Amino acid sequence: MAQSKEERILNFVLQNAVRGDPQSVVDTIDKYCSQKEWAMNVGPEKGLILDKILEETKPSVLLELGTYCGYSAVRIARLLKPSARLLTVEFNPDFAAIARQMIEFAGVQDKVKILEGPSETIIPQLKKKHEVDTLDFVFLDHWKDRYLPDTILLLDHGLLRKGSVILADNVIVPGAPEFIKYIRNNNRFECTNYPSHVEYMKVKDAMEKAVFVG
Ligand SMILES: Cc1ccc(Cc2cc(O)c(O)c(C(=O)NC/C=C/[C@H]3O[C@@H](n4cnc5c(N)ncnc54)[C@H](O)[C@@H]3O)c2)cc1
Ligand SMILES: [Mg+2]
Repeated sequence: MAQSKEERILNFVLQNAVRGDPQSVVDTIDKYCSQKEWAMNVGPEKGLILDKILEETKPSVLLELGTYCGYSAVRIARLLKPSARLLTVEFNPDFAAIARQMIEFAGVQDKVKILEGPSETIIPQLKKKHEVDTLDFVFLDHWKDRYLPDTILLLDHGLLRKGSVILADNVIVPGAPEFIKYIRNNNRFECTNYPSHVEYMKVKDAMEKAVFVG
């Protein structure tokens, strides 16, 4: 059976990155996706914005929606303190399998747990089934029309507390207009826009940070 692009990315990492070194995994994926095959990782430019916001926030309990190949899960986990935990949600079993191997190769499996299934099902289970109280940090990078409904689910299930940070990728391309309209007009969130570019391209994109004021 022909290999998928995601399998080719994983194999390139297994053959070229350093096992147990998350930075080398991140750099190797970026090398492959900028030189050989484009893929929807947050990438190096928006990745630096993500890094900076993580270093400012110092979160302990994190949620990512849209694991894909695990690039941002590894990128996030490499900056977390030993006691911090990242839950990352992915409903495509093939992508989840790739991400699991990527995360284990990078050596961050103790900080990252992949929850396989749709975000709309998993978010309501976080408190009872995954022992979450509230989330310090949420990274939105899944289907863009899910950003708003899933943010409302997080609110409805009491998963945000004063100071919780939501960071959304791709608010220009592909765009998440309903999410942006809602979050910028909701006085319970303080929003900041971070102009950037679509990963590995010159096309303008941006990330949006929304801090919950409680
Ligand atoms: C035409 C075109 C192509 C690419 C771009 C540029 C571009 C640039 C980017 O940074 C992008 O993030 C994207 C993008 O579309 N991302 C969607 C990412 C989905 C992943 O998340 C998974 N997933 C999707 N919904 C759910 C869900 N409910 N529950 C659980 N997992 C979900 C999927 O299984 C995938 O693993 C696109 C712009 C335009
Ligand atoms: Mg993205």
